[in-house]
This record gives sequence, structure tokens and C-alpha cells, in this order.
Amino acid sequence: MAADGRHPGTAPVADSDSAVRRPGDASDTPQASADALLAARGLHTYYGSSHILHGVDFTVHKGEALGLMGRNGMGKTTLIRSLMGLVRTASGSVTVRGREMRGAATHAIAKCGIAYVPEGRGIFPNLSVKENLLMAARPGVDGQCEWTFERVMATFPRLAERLTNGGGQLSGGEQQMLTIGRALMTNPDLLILDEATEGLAPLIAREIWRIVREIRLSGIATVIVDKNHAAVSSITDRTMILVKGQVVFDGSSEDFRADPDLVTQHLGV
Ligand SMILES: Nc1ncnc2c1ncn2[C@@H]1O[C@H](COP(=O)(O)OP(=O)(O)OP(=O)(O)O)[C@@H](O)[C@H]1O
Repeated sequence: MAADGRHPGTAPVADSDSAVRRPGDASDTPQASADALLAARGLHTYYGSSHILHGVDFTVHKGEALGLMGRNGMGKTTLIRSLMGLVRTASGSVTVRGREMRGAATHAIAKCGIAYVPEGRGIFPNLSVKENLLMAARPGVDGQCEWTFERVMATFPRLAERLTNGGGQLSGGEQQMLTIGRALMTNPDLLILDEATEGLAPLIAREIWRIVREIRLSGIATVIVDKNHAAVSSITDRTMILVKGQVVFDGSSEDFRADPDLVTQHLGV
């Protein structure tokens, strides 16, 4: 705890209109900025007259795994949708590798190597597993083709067993794997997973976490939104907590795990 009773790296929600960065936050340094893959500064988003994001600062660096946490309705999905151009943002900036992208179309942001796997899964139910995967295939931003059909098969043995099944015939967990597999076929630099284990049986959720670990080790940056903070913080480098559309913690996952008060205060039910 800091002398004022707050956690290092936290700010009281009602204090300020903008999210407060930690002194010495890596994203403040020119070195880290050069390394930033996707960044937002002072992001404000509204749904009608409801002010949802209150000046959010956000950075994910190349190859970094970031866990985005917060109770229901705190703005996590809205932040992701704002970054992806799926909702209009009122002000602030969104950059990909330093290039301003706020207001750009979602497909233009995706073309910059950002793959978004939304909550609820988006596969083609009438196409086979193989067709679903092959139609997503494309080289990455630098022409890299590391994620081939064969590699996806090796990573998702369950999908390999169901290649000719229609997407709609898969179980919920298999559909989630197919959605992640499709995202990997685009050879992204960043994979954003929103509630990837929501509603899945524990065994299947564990399989998803194994896959996410493997993706992370392959050098792809990941942003993981999930209620299972223990699982997420065990595989991420950094943790960020949103409360009412403001960042109240942005620090290493090690620091997050060492401070159970953060869970009680900001994530507990
Ligand atoms: N399309 C919408 N129109 C109006 N309000 C919305 C819309 N989508 C979300 N909201 C509201 O915005 C706030 C933030 O929602 P958001 O989905 O971003 O939260 P979240 O942290 O992702 O929560 P959850 O874990 O429940 O998905 C909530 O109060 C929610 O009711």
C-alpha cells in the first residue's frame, strides 16, 4: 500500500477525469512507446448519453500478454470495441505501431495485425471446420505465415478430429477453439480474447488456457479478458483493472498476484 492508503499504481475512481498512470509506467518511456503495438490515450466512449470510458490509457507491447479485468459492466468489452473501431469513440487516440487509427474501419485495424475474438464466437455454422479455417488464412503484416493450417491442427487436436463437421455441429468449447484457430490463420501480431472460457466446462476451459499459453510462447501479443483472474494472471505479464470506465490498476501480474486486496476491492462479487 502507498502512504495514502492506495495501492501502488491505483487511483481513486472519482478523483479524476482520466486514468492515472503509475509513476515510471513503462508506457511513459520512449523505449516502451517504440515497442507499443496497440495503444490508446485518453479514450472517452459513450453509448448515447451514458459515459462509459472516462479517459482510458492503454498499451500492449509487442509479444506482451495483458490481462484486462473488472467486474461486470465496468467497460472491458467497450474498451476492446473502441480499440477495434466497433464503437465510435468521442475523443482520445488509438494507435497501432504508432500510427493513428481512431475512427478507422475495423477491417483496416485488423489488417494491421490485430485479431479480435469476441465473446459469443463468430464462426460460419454451415461451413466445415476445415473451410472455416482455410477461408480465414492470410499472411501477417510482415508477410509471415507461421500459423499454417497444419500448425493450427497440431495446436488444436480436437479440431483435427472434426475437420469435416459443420461449424454449427461443434460443442461450445470446440466452437471457441475454431474461433481462435481462425484468428491464428490470419497470422496476427496481437490476439484479443474476450471471455474465451465463458460458459465452458472446467476441463475445456483448461484446454483453452493451454492453447493461450502456447500462442503466447509463439510470440503473439495477447489481451485476455476473463473473469478467472487467477488463470489469467498466471499466464500474463501485465494486469489492468477497469472500474467504471477508469483504469484503477496497471501493473505487473506478479504485483497483482501479490496483492489479494486488489481482488477483494475491485473484482470480488
Ligand atoms: N450497446 C450498448 N448500449 C448501451 N449501453 C451499453 C451497450 N453495451 C454495453 N453497455 C453498457 O456499458 C457498460 C459497460 O459494458 P461492457 O460490456 O463494456 O462491460 P464489461 O466490463 O465488458 O462487462 P461484462 O463482463 O458484463 O461484459 C455497462 O453499463 C453496459 O450496460
